[in-house]
Amino acid sequence: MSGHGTPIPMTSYPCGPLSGVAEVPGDKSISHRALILGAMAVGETRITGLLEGEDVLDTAKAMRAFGAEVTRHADGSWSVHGVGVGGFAEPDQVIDCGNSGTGVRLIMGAMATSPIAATFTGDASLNKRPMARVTDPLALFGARSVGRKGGRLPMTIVGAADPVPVRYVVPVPSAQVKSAVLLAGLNAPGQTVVIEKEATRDHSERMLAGFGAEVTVEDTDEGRVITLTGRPELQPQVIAVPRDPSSAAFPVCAALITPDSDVLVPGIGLNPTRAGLFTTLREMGADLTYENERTEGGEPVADLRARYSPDMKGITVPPERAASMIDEYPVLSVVAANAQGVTMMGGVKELRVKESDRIDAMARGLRANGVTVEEGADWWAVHGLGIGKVPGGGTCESFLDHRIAMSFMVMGMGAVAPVSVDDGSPIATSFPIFEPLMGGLGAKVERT
Ligand SMILES: O=C(O)C1=C[C@@H](OP(=O)(O)O)[C@@H](O)[C@H](O)C1
Ligand SMILES: C=C(OP(=O)(O)O)C(=O)O
Repeated sequence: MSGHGTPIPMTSYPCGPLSGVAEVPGDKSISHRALILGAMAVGETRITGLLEGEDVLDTAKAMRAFGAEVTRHADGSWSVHGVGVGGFAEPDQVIDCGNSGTGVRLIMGAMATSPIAATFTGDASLNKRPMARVTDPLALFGARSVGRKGGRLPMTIVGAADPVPVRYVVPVPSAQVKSAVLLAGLNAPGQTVVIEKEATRDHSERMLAGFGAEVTVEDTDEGRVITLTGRPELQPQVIAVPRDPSSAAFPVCAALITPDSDVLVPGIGLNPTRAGLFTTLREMGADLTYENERTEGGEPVADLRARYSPDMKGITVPPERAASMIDEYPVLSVVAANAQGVTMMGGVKELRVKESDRIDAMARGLRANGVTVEEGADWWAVHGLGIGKVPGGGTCESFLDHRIAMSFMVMGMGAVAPVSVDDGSPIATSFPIFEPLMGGLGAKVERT
């Protein structure tokens, strides 16, 4: 778990062309869900391509604590022997979800309609993040929770002994909240309905259907209406996890801003609820193409080819696109600093409650490296200096946030002077091979 060890200061140096093939790890969102739904199925689910980052490993450990058998095989595949919907055992230890909002929120949902109690905690970053957004709807099922002031971890959830199904309009655009409600709905008799006004990543809906649950999705005037019939017997699955578009973002953006680069990032999940960054980059004038488009395991997939793009322009990113690229704004702001003109990013107040306040964290680091940033409660704007013109030379705080650390490492590759971060250790939560992968393309990222 990040934040428990010694900080790892890192520096990234301006470099020549990045080239080659970047095989990024499996999708983090899909990996969490594969483990959790595998644990709620009856029988053995096999998973290949699972992300072996700290966030997902913490979820694997949690599923063991709730009674599932979770095994990593010598060939790198995983199996989960599930205990069935409603079959979770009461853990005899505190569940430590490390740095992972997805892990803790989805697991709280999955256990909230079983007659067991569990206490959850995390690292210094996770223990600051809001949990009421999940415990409020879980209370409607009959679950109780006691946590620290402001609905923070550590927190104990006492699952409902006699759960009732729920109809819930998600008040913030959050796939974690939607998924927590759906997972809780699995063990409530009757139909649980979740309504989201803005579409967020739909991996839970897709995977629930894959496991044999009865789930329907309808676009209505009220929003996306998801209806789940409770108490199914989930059928174990064979799951091939596609590579993570949120991780692909780093080698892609690095190639766009580093002279003469040409990088291929194969097999990237391009579910439309996740691909907003790539659309945005193309609108800015990035030389980014999709090759070999196909469907794998029910998800659209393509190989991304990114080449040096010296003529990118700042744009206004449509606020309605925010959910489909929410984790990519930090690295987008680095590309924006290398474009001509202003990039305006609105409708993004959720960025303030991630592993860090991502608007604040990026604004500080960009300013420390010579870039002008304006910000408001739910928007920010980066004043582009043009390609290769970011002065660099500064040290940035990563605030226990993997995406902040990696974004600044990308910035150093295309800057005039090196860029440092105080702590790159959180990178292991989602992209444990970031340093060797970027090094293999020709980047110079060093522990300092
Ligand atoms: O459901 C998921 O797997 C995720 C949902 C998003 O969070 P929110 O639901 O808080 O928007 C995203 O930021 C996170 O990295 C993963
Ligand atoms: C926000 C993120 O993750 P989580 O909410 O799962 O901690 C992320 O990976 O960018």
